[in-house]
Amino acid sequence: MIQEAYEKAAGSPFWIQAPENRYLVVSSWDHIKEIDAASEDVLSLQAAAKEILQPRYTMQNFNWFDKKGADGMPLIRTLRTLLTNHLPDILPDIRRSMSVLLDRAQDSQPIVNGSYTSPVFPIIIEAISLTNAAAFFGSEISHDKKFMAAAIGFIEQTLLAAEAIRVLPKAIAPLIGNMIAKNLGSGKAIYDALIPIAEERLEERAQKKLGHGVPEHHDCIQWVMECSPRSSPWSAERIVHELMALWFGSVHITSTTACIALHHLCLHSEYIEPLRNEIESTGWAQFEQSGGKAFPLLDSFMKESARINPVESVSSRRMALKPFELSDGTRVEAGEWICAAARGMMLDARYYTAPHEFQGFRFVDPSILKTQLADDIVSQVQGTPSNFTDIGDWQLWGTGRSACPGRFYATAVMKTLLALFITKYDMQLEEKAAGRYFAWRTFIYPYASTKVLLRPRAAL
Ligand code: HEM
Repeated sequence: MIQEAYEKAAGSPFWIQAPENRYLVVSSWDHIKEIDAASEDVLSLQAAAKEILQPRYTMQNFNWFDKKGADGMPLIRTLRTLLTNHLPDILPDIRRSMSVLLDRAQDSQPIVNGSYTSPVFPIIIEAISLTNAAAFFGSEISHDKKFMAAAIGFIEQTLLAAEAIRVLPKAIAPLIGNMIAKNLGSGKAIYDALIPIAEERLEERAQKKLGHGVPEHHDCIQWVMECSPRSSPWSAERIVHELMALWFGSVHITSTTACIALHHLCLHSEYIEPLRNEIESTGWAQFEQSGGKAFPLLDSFMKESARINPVESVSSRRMALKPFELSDGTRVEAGEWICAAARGMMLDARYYTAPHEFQGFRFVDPSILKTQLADDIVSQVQGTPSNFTDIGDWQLWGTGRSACPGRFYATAVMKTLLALFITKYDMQLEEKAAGRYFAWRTFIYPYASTKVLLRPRAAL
């Protein structure tokens, strides 16, 4: 529906009616820059996120501000700077625990003629969840099976509950919302498990100030606490609420993006050999020291995968807190939404040559390609080289000052997982022609049942 409207609009903004509201969708970089330039008082990402998440009901009565930064921005600094800078330290552990998880999944399956068949999306969700739990909440709790089951369940429960509450008439939303909230067991379980950890960290900080020795922690709970404003330090509740929202917002989108890329690796197996050569000749140590920046061929392959099948068809969502007017005179009123047509732009011949063709090395610097690859693949390259984490040429990560601060972490983690699959297995989709995902609102979700035939390379 959005794609059709995008094509008709031919670069102009257009309206989309959703069940609870209407959205103005822009499809030019000039208009996207105007969205970014608007102040948080006028166009708010946080107010849009609050509407999607309904945190008051889904997150133990979390009263999020409409406006970002009202009580500091410790989370953004934590992700964009501290988590990103720590990637060289944490990537080796991430790789080891993902490798163990893949080996365990393999050991639980019968091998027939050197291969086994397995749904991969649940494995990817487990790998990303484990990784994010260790990075956000600390490695100890990421090994707690009960906690992890609740944390994974929380995402689905929150999605369903928030969807239901969003479409309710405003007058009855609090009543029904509170009834739903009482039954959201997994949210309560993870809140109850995280609060004592956050309280202990606050106590340790107080002890340290008095000169006592305290343990060191390298995780987001610790960094958010340390970055919270001195004038109004965040409480344990505030830290946990923010991290629960982060957990909800980051696990599913990262798992889906990685799963779609894995499907593309199966569908375009001609890329496997050059990718394997790149990973094996570069080596894990160099990749990890680079903080996940190395492996340029894999980086481009992932970018082409997310360009052809982006997890969200719109990006840079903002709710208007005050009326806002674009330079062409199109207006959104307070309470209405504005966003960018991410998918439409990614499949538009104005921005990409042969936009519907999968060209896995489209974004690689030609000098790297020439030294590594055969001529037929080199001839695919067009345009200016770019990276998966770039924000100036596509809308996967949103816009300008609000662009995803977790993108360096997310990219490094997805690369690690995909590189493990590439080096451990030959892969094939069990049913190439079957649907691999479905769309709900503006998102796509991979089918959990899609199976991949995995042939461990050691068994060849
Ligand atoms: C493939 C995975 C991911 C994708 C595609 C993605 C995409 C996005 C997008 C489109 C936005 C909105 C930006 C805007 O509206 O301008 C966003 C915001 C955000 N993302 Fe991500 N994200 C991913 C993974 C992650 C991860 C793993 C983390 C945490 C480590 C994270 C943390 C955040 C936060 C905190 C924001 C809000 C930023 C703000 O309020 O300024 N994301 N992300």
